[in-house]
Amino acid sequence: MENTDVVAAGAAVRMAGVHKHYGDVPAVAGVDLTIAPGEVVALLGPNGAGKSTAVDLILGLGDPDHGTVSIFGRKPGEAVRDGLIGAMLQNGTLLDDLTVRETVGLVGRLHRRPLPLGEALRQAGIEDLAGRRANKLSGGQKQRVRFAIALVSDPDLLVLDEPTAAMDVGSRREFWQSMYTFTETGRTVLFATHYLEEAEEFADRVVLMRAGRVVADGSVAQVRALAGGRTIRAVLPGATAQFLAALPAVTAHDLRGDRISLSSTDSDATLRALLTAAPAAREVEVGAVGLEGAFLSLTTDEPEGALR
Ligand SMILES: Nc1ncnc2c1ncn2[C@@H]1O[C@H](COP(=O)(O)OP(=O)(O)OP(=O)(O)O)[C@@H](O)[C@H]1O
Repeated sequence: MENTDVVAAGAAVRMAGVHKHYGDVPAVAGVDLTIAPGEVVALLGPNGAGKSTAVDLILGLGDPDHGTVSIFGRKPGEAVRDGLIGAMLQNGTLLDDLTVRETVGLVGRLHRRPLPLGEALRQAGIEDLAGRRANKLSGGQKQRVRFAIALVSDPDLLVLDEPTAAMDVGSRREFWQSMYTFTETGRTVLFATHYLEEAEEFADRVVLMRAGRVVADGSVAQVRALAGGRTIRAVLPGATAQFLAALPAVTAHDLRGDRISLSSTDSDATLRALLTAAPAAREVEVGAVGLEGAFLSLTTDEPEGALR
């Protein structure tokens, strides 16, 4: 058995060769993705990349045209019925006339082993809103109610489609604090987001989609490295292009007068070699390629499939 098969056998999410078309549009075009229990995974990609379609397939809201999707070894529909998945979708409707307590309680009663209502409200940070009707809630507060609805089945896997879209900075921070509490118990989270800093801060792993495919998959550091790692700048009199190109882990170099600029996939190794071979180097600066830089380069510049 290959390593990946071992993981797949106990996987929280397993997508194998998944395709989904809407008419002529290949919304998901051959996705293989395995998420192990306990991972917190961010799903990133530009508009139309196929994130929501992938999330829908994981939640059993649609069937793939080809390939298979399984959640803890079961069909998505079964996993949802058994309360293994909690979902928070972008526009989940709330009934205006019900209070927060009634809304979350109603959903809880649909499940076999729901969390106590007070506990779901506490975990979502909305105990103080329990008596408020949905039509009196702000956009960010509504999102927290949707979060409580996702939590109330006490799921092993939480799937969140842009969970903080309507929240201000303070609410987002509180939301992620609640999420930490959830993940500390070893449960699995998959969230789609447009906020790269959220992926950077909260995810163990980043899956980048473009045009229905996964174009990068790894830790934040690995995804950054795929896009060129770090840049090193310095002043080095007498530097030659040949010398710069021979330094370890250098993927690109630039020389203007005595100013050098290097792109490196391992800036520690490059810097060590540079300073050993050329101790006269001064004004050395190392800059990180942010996830944003990686995102742009991986979703716009490269030919499809080149980065896997
Ligand atoms: N119900 C549908 N009918 C027809 N086309 C659809 C439907 N849902 C999605 N699509 C198309 O499938 C592609 C993928 O859409 P999807 O919503 O999965 O992307 P996304 O990455 O979630 O985008 P966004 O970041 O804008 O939410 C897009 O080209 C979209 O127009």
